[in-house]
Amino acid sequence: MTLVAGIDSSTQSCKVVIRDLESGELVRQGRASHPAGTEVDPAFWWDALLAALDAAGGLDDVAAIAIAGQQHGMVVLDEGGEVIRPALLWNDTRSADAARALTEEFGAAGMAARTGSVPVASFTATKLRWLRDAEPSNAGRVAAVALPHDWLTWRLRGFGPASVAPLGPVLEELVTDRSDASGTSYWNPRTGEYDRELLIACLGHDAVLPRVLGPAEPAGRTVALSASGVSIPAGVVVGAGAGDNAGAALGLGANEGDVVVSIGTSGTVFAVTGEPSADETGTVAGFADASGAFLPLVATLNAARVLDSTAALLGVDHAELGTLALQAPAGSDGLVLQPYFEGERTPNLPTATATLFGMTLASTTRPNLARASIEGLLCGLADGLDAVRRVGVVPTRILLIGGAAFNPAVQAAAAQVFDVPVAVPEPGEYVADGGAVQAGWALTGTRPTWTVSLAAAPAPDHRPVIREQYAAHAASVQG
Ligand SMILES: Nc1ncnc2c1ncn2[C@@H]1O[C@H](COP(=O)(O)OP(=O)(O)O)[C@@H](O)[C@H]1O
Ligand SMILES: O=C(CO)[C@@H](O)[C@H](O)COP(=O)(O)O
Repeated sequence: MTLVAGIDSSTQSCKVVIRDLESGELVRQGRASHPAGTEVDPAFWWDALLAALDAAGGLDDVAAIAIAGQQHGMVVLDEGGEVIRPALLWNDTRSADAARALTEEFGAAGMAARTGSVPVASFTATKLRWLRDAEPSNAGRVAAVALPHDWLTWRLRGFGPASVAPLGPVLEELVTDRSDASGTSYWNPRTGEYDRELLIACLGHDAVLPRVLGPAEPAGRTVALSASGVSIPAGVVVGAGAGDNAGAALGLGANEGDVVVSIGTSGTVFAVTGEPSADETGTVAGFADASGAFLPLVATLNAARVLDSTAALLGVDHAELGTLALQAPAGSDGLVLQPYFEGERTPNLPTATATLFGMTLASTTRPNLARASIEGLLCGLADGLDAVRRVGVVPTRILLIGGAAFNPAVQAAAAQVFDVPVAVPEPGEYVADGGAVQAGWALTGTRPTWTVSLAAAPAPDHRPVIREQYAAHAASVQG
């Protein structure tokens, strides 16, 4: 049996799957938590990766591995390969002014043409501009810029500061892939080239950027490492890795007509397409995927954690939140939650806060609040579905994934909010599975095709009232 490993180094945790290359069967898995916060020392991701690999039984019998991870995070390295400051994550909104400034300087149409996307605070370029202006001495020391998955891939191959890494700080050995490069705002998905002028306009000077590998191209191999009591064997083939959403598309084997809706820390709506997109309104990010194609994507900042927060407020767990929500009618008797707890990215309202509308003595019940929290986050994603339609995607099926997708109330409400049939794949770690597919691809040169089973396909039950009342309140807030 040839085993391949895939990683999802996501916002909240690191997940490892180890699969049989031939059949795709899940052989082992492991997980470890990441710290909370929107700026994180990458050392925590490395420690979590080692702990998750250990929990998954290690790599001694594994032939290949690839790391997918949260997109956009700014990892800045000095000449010695040291991380200069904690990474700013995709959900850190302090660079909102920098995003506005960049868009003014280069124009929304110009940015969309050059990078596929109009930048918002999530994108790496805006974080570099913030660094240049807020922490000029740190910016001046930047010798290389990497993304979370690039940095972990580099460390796994034995590179890093001389004090901890056997192969030392060889910055030119940093690699990435098309999908994660496309989330930087200084890489062009049409040409496959970095846009150095944009990088310099953000950081203030040029820097080493990771070499962009193709979907089947290996990054190299592991070297023998021992850290935090965990040993990594030498010689495991390392794939290029990917941004997490592109990883999920690969893990699901998403086909034409499939629109993936992921409800994890972020909410995302995306599809694999043959042509690149360039949405000048900034709603749809024109990303590349991990298979050589493209991945138009809408992301929201407020997704599963809206439910975490509402469950905590109601003093219930996720299962009880779902039970409560299923007791309320579609539309929650007019109670509407606009769930901008962390500001919002789509629509671009980085300083927004959440608002509960439609509170009356009759509507303000625990079941209605539970349901309104689910309906609110789904309405943001339904707006995302409309936006990907506007760039040419024709959805015939929604594949609902992410931590919150397995909640029965979320599934039932999704069938009411979306006007496209919803299918829920078996509970799984599809981002990490995408990493495993990529590992197998890098090992053999052939893309593995594994079967994904469906766990549920809720009967279509479209209730326009849910989005109508949400839209009416959104309009009242946004003018
Ligand atoms: N049954 C459930 N109902 C609602 N939310 C859930 C449920 N199970 C997990 N979650 C939430 O899903 C999130 C984790 O989802 P995941 O897709 O793993 O996120 P990420 O990949 O961003 O770390 C957490 O916020 C968690 O509390
Ligand atoms: O910013 C985006 C996509 O553009 C997010 O999707 C991040 O990639 C974080 O992902 P999760 O931790 O929620 O999986």
